[in-house]
Amino acid sequence: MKLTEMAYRRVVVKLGTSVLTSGSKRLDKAHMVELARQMACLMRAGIEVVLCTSGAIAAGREHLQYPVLPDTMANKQLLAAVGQGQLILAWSQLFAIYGLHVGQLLLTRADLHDRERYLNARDTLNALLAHNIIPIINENDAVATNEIKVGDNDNLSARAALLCDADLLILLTDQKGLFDADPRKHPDAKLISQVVNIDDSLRLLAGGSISGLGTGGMATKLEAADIARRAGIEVVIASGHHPDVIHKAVSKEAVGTHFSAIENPLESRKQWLLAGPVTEGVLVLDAGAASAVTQQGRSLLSKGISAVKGEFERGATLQLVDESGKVLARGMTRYGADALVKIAGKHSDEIESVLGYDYGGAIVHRNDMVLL
Ligand SMILES: Nc1ncnc2c1ncn2[C@@H]1O[C@H](COP(=O)(O)OP(=O)(O)O)[C@@H](O)[C@H]1O
Ligand SMILES: N[C@@H](CCC(=O)OP(=O)(O)O)C(=O)O
Repeated sequence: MKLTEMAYRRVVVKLGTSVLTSGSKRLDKAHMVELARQMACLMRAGIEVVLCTSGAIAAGREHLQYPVLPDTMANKQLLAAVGQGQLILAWSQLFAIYGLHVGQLLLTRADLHDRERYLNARDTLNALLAHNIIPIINENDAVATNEIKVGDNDNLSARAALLCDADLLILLTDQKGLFDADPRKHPDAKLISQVVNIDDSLRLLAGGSISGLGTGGMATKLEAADIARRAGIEVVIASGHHPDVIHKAVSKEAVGTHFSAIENPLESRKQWLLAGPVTEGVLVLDAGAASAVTQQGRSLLSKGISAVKGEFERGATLQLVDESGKVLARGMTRYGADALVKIAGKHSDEIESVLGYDYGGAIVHRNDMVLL
């Protein structure tokens, strides 16, 4: 199939540190140019590419000649601050070979948390692509503290895919795809070539990163795949060193692990709810409310809340869990924590008399809720 006949219009390619360094301690520019060639080829065929690149910390270590530093947050930020410049310089030089400009977006979770900033970032991505410029995204590691960071580029790339309304997310790594066990520990593990549903049994197969290069391993790649496919985006996890891997993934050739998108994707605001805000608290639902919310698509009423955890204001995004602690949904609350503590377990009719005001019976309205 020719690239111009492809179903995909916009693709996010995520390159892990493991791919960019080819397992070494330095950026493998020879391989990066090959990846740039494949992406440039897509752009030429009219398929827009957004690159989500890791490697800032590795590039910083290389540039500073492998300093011996204690493993602290500040030192990682130092390495990222040095390395991000080197990384974007490398990419801009490599894409220039193919006559392409690049534009850098350094994001943190805080940029996605606020819907207005989220929409701003989306406008920037669209503007770059409209001018045939490749957006290059990384986390703004140099300023991101634990509270405001996404934390790993798998999740960041899924959020970028939602942000720019991509139709394919390609996660390239040092393994051929998702295996039924970590191939580093189980050499006889088998590649899973197709995934139609991400459930707890699949999550159990996906381990962390043990190479010392990447962050999160397959576990974060599965989280990313789950977010993307709920938004109607297909996902491929494959080896960044497989010949012509990007071209093959976009051509729908069998490569790595393919995740189908779900058929009725979430609408845009719910996509943001799923991927944008950090949750600030937890509502524990009794059995009746858990069933009403998950089985019948109902809003959450005060009567069904058995506990409230955390300090939060009205408008915060919360986790909704059942009494065993299983996360059922995330959603935006119409009442702050102080009020909820007073009305939890009470009938909707009592809200006004208990609080002296009433924002309505729905504590988390079903339009402000995403089931997980
Ligand atoms: N079920 C699995 N299938 C494949 N790889 C797995 C699995 N579980 C854990 N892994 C680990 O995930 C690693 C890839 O993730 P990571 O090290 O974070 O790389 P990257 O830099 O590409 O994000 C692999 O090297 C592998 O050891
Ligand atoms: N933002 C960090 C990478 C974080 C990360 O998730 O790394 P990886 O697992 O290699 O994709 C960096 O540029 O070094």
